[in-house]
Amino acid sequence: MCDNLDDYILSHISAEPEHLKRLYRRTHLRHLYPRMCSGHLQGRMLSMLSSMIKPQRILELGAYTGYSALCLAEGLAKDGQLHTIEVDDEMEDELLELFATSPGGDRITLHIGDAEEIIATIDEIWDLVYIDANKRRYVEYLDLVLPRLRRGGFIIADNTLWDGKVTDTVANHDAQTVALDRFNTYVASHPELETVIIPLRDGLTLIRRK
Ligand SMILES: C[S@@+](CC[C@H](N)C(=O)[O-])C[C@H]1O[C@@H](n2cnc3c(N)ncnc32)[C@H](O)[C@@H]1O
Repeated sequence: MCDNLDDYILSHISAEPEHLKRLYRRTHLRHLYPRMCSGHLQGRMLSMLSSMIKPQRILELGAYTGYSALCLAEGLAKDGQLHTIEVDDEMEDELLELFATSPGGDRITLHIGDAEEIIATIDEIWDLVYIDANKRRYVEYLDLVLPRLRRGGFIIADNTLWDGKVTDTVANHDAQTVALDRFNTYVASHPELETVIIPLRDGLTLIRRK
């Protein structure tokens, strides 16, 4: 998207809450790969989708600096809870501090470890799952969460267009592109799922379990 249009959109959508502005800035000052942080537009989109669903239970795979978890938590139903799983244990202290001091953070439980190992240990039925961890493992994540996603529940998967690389015809794709293309093909033909891809940022796939 051209910068002008980007700026126009950001000045014509709901403002980014102050605590998220600070988190976005801190992420850019302190962390490698700050582009992974959702940011203003995607954050407002996640908040809006969550508010439309009003989930009791949200599962997030891939917390990074916690931006998307706080946005998704904004839409939780009364008494709702969000569980987020992050494999990088160096993030633990920072995430715990963030959730202890941010609006809605008291409704977030952090699990440190590999998503594929932790998913099975959380005894919940999910209304909304946000997949944003290892791009090579999206199909495996989907198969693990689907039996615990309530009928009519939603999955949101990030980065599914992978900078447009999923449309490349080059034979020797990198592993992430191959895996994301496999995921896109898998969900599109899955009999239990309805799927749309929104070309927002790096591609956001919305999936509903029938
Ligand atoms: C794209 S970032 C998440 C960004 C965050 N959801 C946001 O929107 O601000 C991906 C995160 O997934 C984590 N991750 C990668 N592989 C993982 C795994 N196997 N299990 C859990 N987390 C993983 C990475 O350490 C990284 O912090």
